[in-house]
Amino acid sequence: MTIQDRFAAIDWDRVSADLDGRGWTTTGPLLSAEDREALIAAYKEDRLFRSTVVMARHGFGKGEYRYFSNPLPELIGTLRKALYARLIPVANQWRERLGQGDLLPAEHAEYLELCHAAGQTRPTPLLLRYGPGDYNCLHQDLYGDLSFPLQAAFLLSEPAGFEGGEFVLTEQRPRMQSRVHVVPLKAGEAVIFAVNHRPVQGAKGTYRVTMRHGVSPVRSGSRHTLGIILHDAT
Ligand SMILES: O=C(O)CCC(=O)C(=O)O
Ligand SMILES: [Fe+2]
Repeated sequence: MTIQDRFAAIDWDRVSADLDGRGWTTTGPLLSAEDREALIAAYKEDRLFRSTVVMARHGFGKGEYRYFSNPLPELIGTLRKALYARLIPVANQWRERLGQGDLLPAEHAEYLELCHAAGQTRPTPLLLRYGPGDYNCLHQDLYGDLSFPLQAAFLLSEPAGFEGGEFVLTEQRPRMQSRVHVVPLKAGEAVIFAVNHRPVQGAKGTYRVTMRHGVSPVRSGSRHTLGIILHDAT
């Protein structure tokens, strides 16, 4: 099965319903064992990356991540384009409900042109690597004025290969205490989630919930992930 076949087999109505209802969903395994192993091995290939971030240096957590440079490896480019095409209907509904202005284009290439015109020219897909004691603080991947409302993170490691290291999301609701979601992920599976705000229908109209994501401390083993963010960065 190709990656396109696996994308086509996802129940995208369920994805939309989950995203509307709670701001996140999981896809079922999408990456093969070969894809996962190749991506884990790719972490060491300096020529593939434009920058490396040692999280502890910035107070972002502990562990490391690397942003791919252009041209993106074929699989990463394929995933980014396909995710955009599948998520654009929800993204545009959310933009309308949140009163965020013009609808976004149907094709990722056109959206990237908007990013580039706004000075967001650097690619944002990334690989992350965590060992024992590593974690990723709650954050939002906003890199300029333009941000696509949804993003994805793929678990590259086997869940049996590490303890801790749960993917977590928090929801900050107006005048309420924060609520947390812990997302279970299988090998090669993606979590798709709100980058920043999601619309919620209340008794007096639509309100905005702010979401953040992160990773709880890894207690043992190693954990690798692939992040696919759909806007480029300044
Ligand atoms: O390692 C993770 O699961 C989190 C990745 C992340 O923060 C991202 O892809 O933006
Ligand atoms: Fe992130």
